[in-house]
Amino acid sequence: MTALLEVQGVTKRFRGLTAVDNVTMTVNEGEIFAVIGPNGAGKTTLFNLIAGVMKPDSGSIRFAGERADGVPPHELCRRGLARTFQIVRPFPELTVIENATIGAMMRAPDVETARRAADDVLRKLDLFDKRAAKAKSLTLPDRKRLECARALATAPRLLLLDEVMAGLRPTEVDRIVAILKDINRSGVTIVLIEHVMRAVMTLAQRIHVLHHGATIAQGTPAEVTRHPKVLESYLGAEAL
Ligand SMILES: Nc1ncnc2c1ncn2[C@@H]1O[C@H](COP(=O)(O)OP(=O)(O)OP(=O)(O)O)[C@@H](O)[C@H]1O
Repeated sequence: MTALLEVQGVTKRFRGLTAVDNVTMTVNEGEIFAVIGPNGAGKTTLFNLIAGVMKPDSGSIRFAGERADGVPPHELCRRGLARTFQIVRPFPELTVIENATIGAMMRAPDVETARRAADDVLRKLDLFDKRAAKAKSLTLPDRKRLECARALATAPRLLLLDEVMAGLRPTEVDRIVAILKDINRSGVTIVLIEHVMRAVMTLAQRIHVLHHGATIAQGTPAEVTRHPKVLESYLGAEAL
């Protein structure tokens, strides 16, 4: 197993609050890895640190063997790290294909190549038929998939997905779960933040649980759901 992402003793404070507290985790190439935890546990902050949006106060992050903490997002994207945002934010006035092409432009040598890459990605995300629609006209499930398409169009080795299933109906969750499995099979490593437990349990090979910024458990879905601290502070007995 080759480590693709190595987070080592990372801490981030906002004034008096420790949002991410000495977190260590390793994501292997080819894995689907989930980060879970209650609201305010520090999940999005951890993503911001990994994606270069913020710098950790201490600790280090390595991506594909190279130091990544403090490296700006566009440079990490060029190296093969892409992310979606919890609040979906495709450009509303642009069409679906234009939004995906902008993602592809990060890596493609010219616009024509970017267009073709965008088409391929839209097919994967079940959005090809809607390529001419303005992003603002899409339904929430379509917008969520467009957000994935924009990130995937950058041809990443590692895809960070921030709550791409929030607010979706079960059938839409199943659809995106199947799409993510396909994307992963095509060689993309995935780290997801997700509250939809059913999806986490079917997708993730390993789960990292945060609470008040700190790690309270990590392991396979079966190990994590049995962990007393997880039961107490997060899932609740009834969730199992
Ligand atoms: N830019 C910021 N400035 C100050 N405090 C922040 C900032 N970003 C996050 N926080 C605080 O850090 C803590 C962790 O927030 P974060 O958004 O990382 O949690 P989360 O696990 O992603 O939560 P949720 O599931 O609700 O999205 C929270 O208490 C939050 O209020």
